[in-house]
Amino acid sequence: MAQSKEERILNFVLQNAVRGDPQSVVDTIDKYCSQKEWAMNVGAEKGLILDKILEETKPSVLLELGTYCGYSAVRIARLLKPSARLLTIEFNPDFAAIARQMIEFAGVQDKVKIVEGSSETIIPQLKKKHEVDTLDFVFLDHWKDRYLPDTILLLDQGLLRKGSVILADNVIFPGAPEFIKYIRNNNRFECTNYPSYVEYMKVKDAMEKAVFVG
Ligand SMILES: CCCNc1ncnc2c1ncn2[C@@H]1O[C@H](/C=C/CNC(=O)c2cc(-c3ccc(F)cc3)cc(O)c2O)[C@H](C)[C@H]1O
Ligand SMILES: [Mg+2]
Repeated sequence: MAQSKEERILNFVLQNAVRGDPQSVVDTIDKYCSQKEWAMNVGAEKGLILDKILEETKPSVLLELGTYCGYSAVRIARLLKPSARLLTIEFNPDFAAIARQMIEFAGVQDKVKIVEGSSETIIPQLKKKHEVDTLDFVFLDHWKDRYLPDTILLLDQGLLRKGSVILADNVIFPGAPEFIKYIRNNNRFECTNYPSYVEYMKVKDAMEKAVFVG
């Protein structure tokens, strides 16, 4: 059967990156996706903004919505302290399988748990089934029209505490207008915009950081 783009990205990593070296996995995906086939990884430019915010926040319990090939899961996990844990939710089983192999090759499987399913199903299970109390950091990178409903669900589930950081990719392109309108007008969040560019392209994009004030 013909290989998918995601399988080609994984195979390029397995053949060209260094096993157990998450930085080499990140760099190898960026090399493939900038030179051969574009893919919707957060990428190196926005990745540096993500890195900086992670280093400022020093989170212990993290959630990512939209694992895809696992690029940002590996990028995030490479900066986490040994005791920190990243839960990443992906509802497409083929992408979850690719990401699992990507994460294991990078050697960060002890810090990352891929939960296969839809965010609206898994988020209500985080406390009881995944032993989460509250989340220190949330990375939104799934379908853009789901950023707002899932943020409201996180609030309803009592998963945010004073200081919880939500970081959203793509608030310019493809854009998440309903999420931005809500979060910037909600006085329980302090928002910061980080202008950048769409991964591997010269198109303007941005990330939005929203800190929950409790
Ligand atoms: C309804 C269930 C919701 N719950 C869900 N629960 C679990 N998993 C979910 C849920 N909803 C979606 N997912 C998964 O997340 C992933 C989806 C990611 C989506 N990302 C984009 O669309 C994008 C586009 C561009 C872009 C830029 C320039 C262009 F020209 C074109 C495109 C750039 C970017 O950085 C982008 O992140 C994955 C493919 C999909 O299976
Ligand atoms: Mg994105």
